[in-house]
Amino acid sequence: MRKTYGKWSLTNRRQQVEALCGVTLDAYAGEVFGLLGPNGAGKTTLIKTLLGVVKPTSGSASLFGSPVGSSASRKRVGYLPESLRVDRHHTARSALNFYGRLSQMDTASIHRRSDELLELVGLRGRDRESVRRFSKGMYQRLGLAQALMHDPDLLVLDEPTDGLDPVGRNEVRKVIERLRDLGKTIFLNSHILQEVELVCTRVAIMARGNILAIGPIETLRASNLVGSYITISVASPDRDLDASARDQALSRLRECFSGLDSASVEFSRLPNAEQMKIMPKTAGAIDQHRLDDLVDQLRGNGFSIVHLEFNQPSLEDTFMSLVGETDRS
Ligand SMILES: Nc1ncnc2c1ncn2[C@@H]1O[C@H](COP(=O)(O)OP(=O)(O)OP(=O)(O)O)[C@@H](O)[C@H]1O
Repeated sequence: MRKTYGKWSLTNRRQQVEALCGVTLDAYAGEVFGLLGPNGAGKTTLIKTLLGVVKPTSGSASLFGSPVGSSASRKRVGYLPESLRVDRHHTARSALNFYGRLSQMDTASIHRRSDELLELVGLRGRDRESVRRFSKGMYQRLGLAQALMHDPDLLVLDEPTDGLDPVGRNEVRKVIERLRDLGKTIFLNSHILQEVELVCTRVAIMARGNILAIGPIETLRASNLVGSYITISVASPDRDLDASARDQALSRLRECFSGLDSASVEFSRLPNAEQMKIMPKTAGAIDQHRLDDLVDQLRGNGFSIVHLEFNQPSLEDTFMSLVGETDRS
């Protein structure tokens, strides 16, 4: 799917902005799918095309087998925009009544659904209070409830925790987890990577209108070689050894790593230890089996292991290295 916007420049020239340069993605029913990317990556444009608000310049998208924008697909989608504005004269209950009527629900269904949703989002005892008195977290939970009024299968959330304090974020996250457990499909656009890491099953990382990577978070993290390394420290060869015995010990140490052609190794000397940093050249180059062999070899050569650490890149490391690479190229 591609989307090119036309806009006027300051010098009154017509310009083309490629917001989506050919994006292909599938989100599966029942998953929480995270959309990540820096400002201007094309996330909002992608969401708007899924909602049928923006028409792609070429290509197409479908939701549950129906073209986006069709009434069949709209009925199955609920949307929480980045800045939902509920009129200040409303209470939570009257707001849900209003949104239920917009979805053409009858009065009995609105009552029943409002009760269920107020319970789900934790606003049951506060439903007759003015939203003016609501904290931002409560307001966002009301936003989630409005998006769910017509019982959609897919929920599109645009920065649902933006501007919330840690307590508010935690409350919204719990609701998202409850919805996931109820089998809803959730499409989450968020800048808060730690949050995405906590709730999403799969993610897509976008930059400049392209999808740079897509997949389960664990797979993306494992494929990032930049932040992935293992450090092993062994006790230094005894300082009382004469120089040639010491050199022999150190060359035996280096010998242990010589079979590792799928990784590069940096040697450094700490006050009481020799440290090796092993950096894989390909994803998964150092598996548990190879590491066990290496440890056996080191111990077989008389070295005591004093420290061993796997450094797994975070989603943020992966995001930064992918987006940084696009910026450089
Ligand atoms: N209506 C529009 N007319 C012209 N250009 C637009 C329009 N909407 C978005 N763009 C441009 O398209 C590109 C992608 O914008 P989009 O809002 O989809 O990105 P985003 O990833 O959601 O960014 P942010 O995180 O800042 O919201 C940007 O260069 C933006 O300036």
